[in-house]
Amino acid sequence: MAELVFFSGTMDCGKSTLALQTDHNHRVQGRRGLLFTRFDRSGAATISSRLGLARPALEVGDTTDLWAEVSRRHAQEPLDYVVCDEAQFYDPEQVEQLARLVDDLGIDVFAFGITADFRTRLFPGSARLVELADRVQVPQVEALCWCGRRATHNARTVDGVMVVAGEQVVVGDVGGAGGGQPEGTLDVGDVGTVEYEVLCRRHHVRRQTKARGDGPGDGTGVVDVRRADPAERQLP
Ligand SMILES: Nc1ncnc2c1ncn2[C@@H]1O[C@H](COP(=O)(O)OP(=O)(O)O)[C@@H](O)[C@H]1O
Ligand SMILES: Cc1cn([C@H]2C[C@H](O)[C@@H](COP(=O)(O)O)O2)c(=O)[nH]c1=O
Repeated sequence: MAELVFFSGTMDCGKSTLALQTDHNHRVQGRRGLLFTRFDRSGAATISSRLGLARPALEVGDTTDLWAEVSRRHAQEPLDYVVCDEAQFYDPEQVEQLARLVDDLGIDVFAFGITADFRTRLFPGSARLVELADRVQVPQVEALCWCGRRATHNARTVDGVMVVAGEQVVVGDVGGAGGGQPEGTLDVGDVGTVEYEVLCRRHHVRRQTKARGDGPGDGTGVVDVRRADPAERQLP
């Protein structure tokens, strides 16, 4: 029985890797599929994983009718599955089209995306996926907050400072782990340099990013849990 499955987690938890692995596993068993994405970080119509894998995909645009696009191709040569990356950026109507592909054509749909934005608000596409999916799955690999807890939320920083207001969609990457100019930095002109960082809820609420958590006297009155109580880090 075909399914609509939504694999959802924070940024940098391995969703695109899993999307490519899913495609690979189905393809090597002789199943036919299509790959879709929207606004991939690479800037191309590609599903790209930070592990270095990448495959070309079809770009979903504002007006793409996924039902029409997939059913047309399916009529020419039957399709078994569709992989949809960056699904948080899809329009709710496009998510409904994906559900119809499952129900009316028996095509499996594997959608991958972050659930919530940097303000902890649901993306409309993700909200519709949660509402319609047969299953919502959390990828096995956990992204970690700087404190060692599981990262559950996405933070946006502009010029290194965490922000909680702004445009919902700003394509970008998480900063590099080392010093110097971090990888994934996106300069968006007037706005400043935008980066993302994954945090546990506690540190998202307190607006404590890695840089602020490290810094003494950050003005929040929050104790740095790494120094105050190592047990709280919940590292093994
Ligand atoms: N150099 C590396 N060595 C091993 N694993 C890495 C490396 N760089 C990234 N990763 C893994 O890749 C994951 C990110 O995968 P990716 O599919 O790009 O994430 P997502 O699509 O969820 O943003 C990281 O959580 C980490 O586990
Ligand atoms: C939190 C958040 C993220 N984005 C963008 C940033 C990236 O381009 C993608 C997520 O990609 P990933 O493969 O899951 O790392 O989403 C955004 O536009 N707005 C946000 O609030």
